[in-house]
Amino acid sequence: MLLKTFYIQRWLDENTFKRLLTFSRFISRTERGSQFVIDIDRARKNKVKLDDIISTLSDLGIKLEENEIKEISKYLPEYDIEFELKDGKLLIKPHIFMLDIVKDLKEKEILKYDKVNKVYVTYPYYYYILKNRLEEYGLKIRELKLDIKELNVNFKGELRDYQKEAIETWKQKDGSGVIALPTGAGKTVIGIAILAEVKRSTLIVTFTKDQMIQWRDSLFKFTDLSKSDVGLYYSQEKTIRPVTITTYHTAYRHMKELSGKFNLLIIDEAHHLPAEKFKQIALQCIAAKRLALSATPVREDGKHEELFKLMGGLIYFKTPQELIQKGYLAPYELIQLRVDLTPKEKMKYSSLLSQFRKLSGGKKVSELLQLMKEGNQNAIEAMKIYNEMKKIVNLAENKLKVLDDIIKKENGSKILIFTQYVEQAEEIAKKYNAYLITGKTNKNERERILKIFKTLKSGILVLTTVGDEGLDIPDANVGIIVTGTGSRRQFIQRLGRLLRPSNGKVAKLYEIVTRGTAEEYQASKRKDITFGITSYSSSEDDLM
Ligand SMILES: Nc1ncnc2c1ncn2[C@@H]1O[C@H](COP(=O)(O)OP(=O)(O)OP(=O)(O)O)[C@@H](O)[C@H]1O
Repeated sequence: MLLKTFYIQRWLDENTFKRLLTFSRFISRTERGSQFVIDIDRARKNKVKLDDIISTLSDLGIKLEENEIKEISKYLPEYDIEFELKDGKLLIKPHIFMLDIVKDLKEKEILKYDKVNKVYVTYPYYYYILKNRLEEYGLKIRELKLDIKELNVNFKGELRDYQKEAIETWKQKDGSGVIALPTGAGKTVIGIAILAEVKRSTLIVTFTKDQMIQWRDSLFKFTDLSKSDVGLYYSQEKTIRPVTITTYHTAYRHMKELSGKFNLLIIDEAHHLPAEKFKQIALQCIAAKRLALSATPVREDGKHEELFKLMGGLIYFKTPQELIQKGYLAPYELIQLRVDLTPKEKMKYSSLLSQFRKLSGGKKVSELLQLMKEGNQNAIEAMKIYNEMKKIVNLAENKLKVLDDIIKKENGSKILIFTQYVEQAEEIAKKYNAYLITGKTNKNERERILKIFKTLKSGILVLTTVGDEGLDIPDANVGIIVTGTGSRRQFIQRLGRLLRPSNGKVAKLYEIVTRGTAEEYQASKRKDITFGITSYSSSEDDLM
């Protein structure tokens, strides 16, 4: 396509002549000088950009009018690549052939080509990776216009040595990474100190509403952030501010809204992130800087590898023992007590076990769960029996007798009792006139009970699994696990509840296990519990 004709009076050296021919055609010599016409197809073929044409002609004393520039720019874009953020997706509009540059990403299906709109589509997570790669090829990029604010914020606390170390490591890793520290070690404080370093819009993702509130309170305690800089974004309110605190459940449903607004992404309780739906939070967030915090990043299902990929790899961890030695966590004692099933329970358990073995045909529980989903009748029956067996083990009569002995022995302590069964929790709370928080306890009642229990010198609080994460009762010093699942992560979180340091405290965690059943096997494997990222992985399969 031919556009504007222009004339050049002066003599042209060979290089200038060649440069002109990259985007125009020489027509002839006339009394007005050498006649050329801009040829768009030729310019495109030679990857000549609008800027090149403007600068070459102006060097030769020819100034293009506004309307002429507009006309050319319609066919010859100013940029090689244009980025756009749309509905939580990153669109890449190429004006040059870019497949060779992104071939590997296309083969890994990270990039998909939308033939209709002639754009590549991927997650915002890849924006900076793509932008840097394309710029290395000297391409002119139209960058995203992100709504990211500067933050006027300073950290007001005193960091502990390991916290400083963790932050330094994160900075050396170019602002990404997973930091694993035991519960109570001050991960929230690390996150806040990093936020105060980055001083840019930050999205903080927590797992429960309580944790959201704890983060907000800690932000005001450890920084000079103004109240108007912090917003909560969850079921009851959707306030987006330069520092926005949200929950996994709300964030993944609203990433279209949150995607392009933050430069720092902090994921708390990060072991939840690899879940299929939650990982969309990390993938759809444009944030260049990422921090993941967890006491137990290693997941039984091995999905922690996903977490490390999305958030920059495990960069720092300390075990409780290391922090106890430094006096930052309370020393603790693990006590496992074994009880027998009563003869009646034993009879029931072994008859169920032989039925289970017949029906399962030696298959592992994980295989049976899969078969059950496919409607396999034997698997369905086997799993029904399996759950009955678990209940016998967990609700063993003798467990309550041993629980009674422990409570008598620990009288005067502040005791947390964990069980995963609501009815068992209610029975225990009634018997000892103890406080009770279960999944059925509403938010106000839960906050009221926690507030009272925190002020007590001694007492008993019974919790079901709802009490596992983000519970802050610094002076609790005894934990009793009456029944728990085999998940190592849950066990560590429960232990962590007790490890908040307070003067002269030695925390004790009792675990009551039923002898001769898989629960005992699970617990024995936990004997060497370390918070290090060991390969230990319990699974339901061990129960058989
Ligand atoms: N550097 C510090 N200065 C003052 N207090 C601190 C510091 N680090 C931690 N703490 C205190 O220790 C307690 C636990 O800290 P924090 O809640 O950050 O731990 P955590 O690792 O986030 O716990 P969880 O695993 O439950 O999220 C809090 O009361 C916190 O204020």
